[in-house]
Amino acid sequence: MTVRIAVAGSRGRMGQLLIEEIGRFEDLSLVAGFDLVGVGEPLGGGVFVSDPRDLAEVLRSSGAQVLIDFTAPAATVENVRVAADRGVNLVVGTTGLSDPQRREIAGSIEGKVAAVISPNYSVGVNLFWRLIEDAAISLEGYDIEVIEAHHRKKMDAPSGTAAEAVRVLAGVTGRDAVVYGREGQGLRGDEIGVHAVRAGDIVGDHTVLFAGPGERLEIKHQAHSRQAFATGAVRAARWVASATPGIYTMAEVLGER
Ligand SMILES: NC(=O)C1=CN([C@@H]2O[C@H](COP(=O)(O)OP(=O)(O)OC[C@H]3O[C@@H](n4cnc5c(N)ncnc54)[C@H](OP(=O)(O)O)[C@@H]3O)[C@@H](O)[C@H]2O)C=CC1
Ligand SMILES: O=C(O)C1=N[C@H](C(=O)O)C[C@H](O)C1
Repeated sequence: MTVRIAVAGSRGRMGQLLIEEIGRFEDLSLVAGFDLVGVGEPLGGGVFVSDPRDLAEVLRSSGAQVLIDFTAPAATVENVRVAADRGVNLVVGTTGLSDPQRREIAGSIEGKVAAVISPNYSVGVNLFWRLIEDAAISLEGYDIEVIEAHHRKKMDAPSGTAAEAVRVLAGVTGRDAVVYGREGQGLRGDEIGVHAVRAGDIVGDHTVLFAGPGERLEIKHQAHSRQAFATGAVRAARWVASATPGIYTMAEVLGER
């Protein structure tokens, strides 16, 4: 059976790749695309960019089963609400969501639809989060710094992937202090340091550095292209189409949890 997929942010860096990726599979079909730019323009296969204000109506008329959303935080909150009310399952890739926005999204989804929500859909980063958890357990007491680098057009900092790394590291070390960048006088404390670089067209680099007496270990992931994210998100869309209501991680899609 074909899974009918709609994409929000269809004209964006990720949206365009997601549409290409959907087109590679006979069991998937793009049935709608939404963006603020290029409304009315063709997306291929007889599908045209729709205005997000028409989301409810177009989701209904297109028979979409899954909405993949890679847009911006406020847009995602609204898109999730509308899709969940119509029984459309979700794959959410947008990062930079505030805690209240996360709670609102969870409230919209609860008991209605299945949603995969992940700040990073690459297989490598999902392993990276597990590796840093193991390292933090083994290297007890070591200083920890999280360093990420992205392209100059990225809106949020630190990245969603780095924020998830901090959550994982804080969970295993019990360290709740986080210092973003450093400036001026003062010794390092027991915090997790976080540093965000924004430059050129860097796709996405993440490093966690553990340093102790006489040694350091760095665990690093580098995305060479956005294809790794698009492949993972489309895999999640196929998976979530038949999932029972609830919020899932990419690790669950990959069968790791
Ligand atoms: N989870 C993951 O694996 C990954 C997550 N991301 C995240 O995905 C998000 C998008 O990234 P990227 O594609 O690079 O960004 P882009 O800015 O290239 O694309 C986002 C697109 O969404 C459009 N948009 C804004 N509001 C709406 C709306 N209400 N409905 C439909 N479309 C809308 C934007 O229009 P306009 O430009 O006019 O605002 C833009 O065309 C970011 O939060 C990024 O951090 C990115 C890569 C991987
Ligand atoms: O905006 C991006 O480009 C990316 N965003 C995600 C994040 O914030 O972690 C994932 C990836 O690093 C690319």
